[in-house]
Amino acid sequence: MDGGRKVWVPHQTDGFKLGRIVDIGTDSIAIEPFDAPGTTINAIYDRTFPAEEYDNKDCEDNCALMYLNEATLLNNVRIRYMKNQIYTYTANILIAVNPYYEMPDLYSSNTIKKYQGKSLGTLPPHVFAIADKAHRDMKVNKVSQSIIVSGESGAGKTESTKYILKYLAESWGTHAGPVEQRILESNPLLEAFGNAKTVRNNNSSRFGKFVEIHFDNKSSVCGGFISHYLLEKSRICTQSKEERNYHIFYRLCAGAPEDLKTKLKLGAPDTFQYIRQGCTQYFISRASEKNLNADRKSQEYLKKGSLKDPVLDDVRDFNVCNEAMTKMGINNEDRLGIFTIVASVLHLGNISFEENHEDTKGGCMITKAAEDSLVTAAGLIGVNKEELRESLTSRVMQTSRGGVKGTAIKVPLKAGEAQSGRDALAKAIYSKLFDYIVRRVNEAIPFGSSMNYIGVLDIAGFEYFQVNSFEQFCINYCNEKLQQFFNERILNEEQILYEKEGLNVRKIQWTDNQDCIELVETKGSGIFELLDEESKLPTPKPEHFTAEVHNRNKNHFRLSHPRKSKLKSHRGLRDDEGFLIRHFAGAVCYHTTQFIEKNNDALHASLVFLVQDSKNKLVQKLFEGTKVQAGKLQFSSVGTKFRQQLTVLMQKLSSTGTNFIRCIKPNSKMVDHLYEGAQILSQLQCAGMISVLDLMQQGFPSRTQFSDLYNMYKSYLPPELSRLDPRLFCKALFKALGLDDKDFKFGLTKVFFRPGKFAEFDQIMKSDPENLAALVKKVKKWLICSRWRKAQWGALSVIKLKNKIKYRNSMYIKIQKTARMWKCRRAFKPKYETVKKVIGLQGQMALMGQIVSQLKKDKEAATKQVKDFDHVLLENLKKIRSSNMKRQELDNLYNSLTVNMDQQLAGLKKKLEEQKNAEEQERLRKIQVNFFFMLHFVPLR
Ligand SMILES: Nc1ncnc2c1ncn2[C@@H]1O[C@H](COP(=O)(O)OP(=O)(O)OP(=O)(O)O)[C@@H](O)[C@H]1O
Repeated sequence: MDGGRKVWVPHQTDGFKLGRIVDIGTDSIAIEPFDAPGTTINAIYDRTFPAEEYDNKDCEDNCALMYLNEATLLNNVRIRYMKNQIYTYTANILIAVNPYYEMPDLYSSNTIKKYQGKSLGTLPPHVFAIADKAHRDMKVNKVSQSIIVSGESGAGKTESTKYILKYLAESWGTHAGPVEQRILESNPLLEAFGNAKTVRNNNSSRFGKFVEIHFDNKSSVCGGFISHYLLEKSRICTQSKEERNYHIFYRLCAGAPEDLKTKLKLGAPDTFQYIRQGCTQYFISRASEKNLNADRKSQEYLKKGSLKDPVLDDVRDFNVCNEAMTKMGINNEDRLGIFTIVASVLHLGNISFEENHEDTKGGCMITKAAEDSLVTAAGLIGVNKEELRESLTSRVMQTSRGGVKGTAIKVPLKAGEAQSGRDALAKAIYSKLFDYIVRRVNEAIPFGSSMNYIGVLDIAGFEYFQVNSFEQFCINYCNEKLQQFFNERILNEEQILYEKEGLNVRKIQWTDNQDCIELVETKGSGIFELLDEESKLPTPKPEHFTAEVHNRNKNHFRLSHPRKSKLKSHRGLRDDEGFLIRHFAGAVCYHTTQFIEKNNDALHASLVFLVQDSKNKLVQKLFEGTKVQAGKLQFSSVGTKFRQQLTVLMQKLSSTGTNFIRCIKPNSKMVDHLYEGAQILSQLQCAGMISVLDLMQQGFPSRTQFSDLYNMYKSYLPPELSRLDPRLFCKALFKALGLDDKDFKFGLTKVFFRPGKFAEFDQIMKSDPENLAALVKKVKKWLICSRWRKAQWGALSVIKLKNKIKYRNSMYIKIQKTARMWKCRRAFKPKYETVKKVIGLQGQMALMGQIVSQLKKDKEAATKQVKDFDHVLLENLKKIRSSNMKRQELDNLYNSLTVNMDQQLAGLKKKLEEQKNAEEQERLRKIQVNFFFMLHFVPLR
């Protein structure tokens, strides 16, 4: 870094500040910020980043920045946001900054039409462009797609999801056909039951969802399905001061018609324990305010007035939710059932307990003041009031010692235990009601035969607060999994782009977060399993669980004690009160006090029996199939269930093409045009965008279309050079500049630069006129040389080509000759061999002739026989030569000839043998006769 150079230095609130280097030390650099001349900031080298030349110039794709670092990334997103361009790409990832105001025409039907069928990058970045890409990829590659929308609470995930669904429905739906209508209409319903006001977002989704839109073989919408994850249950019973419970509770209190209100015994929000701990004001628009009676308002509301939000209105939204239910086919009776259950949760929360000092067994009782609530709650849940009392204040246990083993006995509960049981019941009822509503929505969406689907995942991003509990642990674990998936996919995409552009570069390596995932999920020592193990103990203790986590994972790089936290508030925690995990996005300290409780979904047996016997059909239905074993410790692991759900989700994601949208919340005030740099930087870090930059650094992070580069520099060069076509123009420049081949690569449509090299190139281009004149001279020289080389190369190539053609010609003939010969041989070889063998047989005829010549008897007949056979051989030779007999036939023929010949030869030999025998006999006879004569007739001397 040179003195006087423009750089970014870290800043506490802005993220980075722009300044100029005034002094370079051994360990740090002194920078004079532009907005505070005369002052200096000292920064370490590693955290000081070069700035782009133009302060106000932005890029639609961060990868096209000259200097690709976290400061320029943050600044590019800022410039665009301030110009009302809320979307920016980083390669194929879309960064979406929440504008916090309705942007005119940004999501209109006209805009939808504009984006249809357009490749990414053709039009300005947009959530529609991602949706369109997903649809195109699905159609072309015939593979289902997913769009992962992530970001912190209030970053705009749900809104983005809605726009994606709108785009898909409007573009490929059957003109507001039932499927897309139902999917879009399910929003108000799911939001009423699953959204709440938090400090970060007035309409915060407290559950994750994966919405699948299914398409038929014509790529038109034909069905849909919604899966949901991790509804935040603790909110049903407690909220912090400025937050609220789920919207439906307030909507029911504010908007229920009088008769329903009376029937469900509803009052102002501050009359209910489960909602009065938090904010009890309604969201009310001016129009609705007039119709709201005072008896529905809380004291806080009466004092402070209503909450304001452009889209929320509890009175109006009650009706919207009601209508949405009707559209989903939920009839009057079912609707009443649902509202009854919601009200029952409120009344259940008002049942309070006190220790019963008269009870010798140390049990508790329901307070006098809560008797009415008990009656109302029992009535609404559809159970007997006394049975509800019994089930809340005692629980059924199975004896294991004394008495008859296995006998059920009632154990009275202490006030605190009864309260936990009541809360567990309320949470179970509400969360099962939410499951039921999602089920009804799914049932209401028609489903044809699906070819592929596009799934949109709207799930909370990486979270860390002052106090982080089991919810943050689960969501951060989920984000670790998604981050691993993200890295793999992004790298893969980058690699595919390199291949498509023909860059021929080596594979990029990256640090995996598998070790962090293993810390949470490994069998035996994983935190989830240790938690389940602890929960199954007779008396589970958070301290013991925490100690186990540390003991079983000693020296694990990702795990540490809270005292090692950077935050003072965490350092106060004892080793057995929490643990610190080094996540990919930063270290998070978890308080483990409530882990065991939050990980257990089970109700104690008496409560389950109670609700299963309910006269309220819906309550009965909600608890259908819930298993209980009286006396046994009831445990149903939330963590294990979530892990299983996540496994299914990850399998789904892995089998689809993936697209990523990273939503960014620009400020905590939830207002438009306010860019809080430091917080945005941390969100970009959590979204893995900085790690994407790190990955890119290994490859060719800066890339520009030839035409863009050409337009950028053509004005600097004389006409004879600017007349060149963009690709040649770029090549000429690079070669003339003598840039190292390793620093850039020419693709088919773009030129790619190694980190920082684009900037270097730019610097040379824009240096002083003298240098430019020399450069132009060099470019011209290079052009002449290259054209001369090209001409030479052309001539040489023609000669080479001619020789090649000649050579090939001769080779073709040779190949033909060889092939023909081979074909002939293959066709004639059996014939040839058989002929040779038959001629061999003819040779043996001489032997037959010899035998015949020795015969004295039947010589003529034998001679004829030999002649005939010779004739047969000749005939067969002719036949073999003239016909197209197969090898098998030829073999058969030859074999029959050999057999024939052998037989004849044997016959002749036999005859000859017989002749010889006869002659021998004759000779012996003659000797005998002579001998006889000699004996009898020769005179004795
Ligand atoms: N594209 C947008 N245009 C206008 N306003 C928006 C846009 N995106 C988000 N908002 C505003 O920001 C608010 C919060 O957005 P949203 O509910 O989508 O956030 P979220 O990330 O889903 O939060 P949570 O995780 O808490 O559910 C919305 O109610 C809306 O007012």
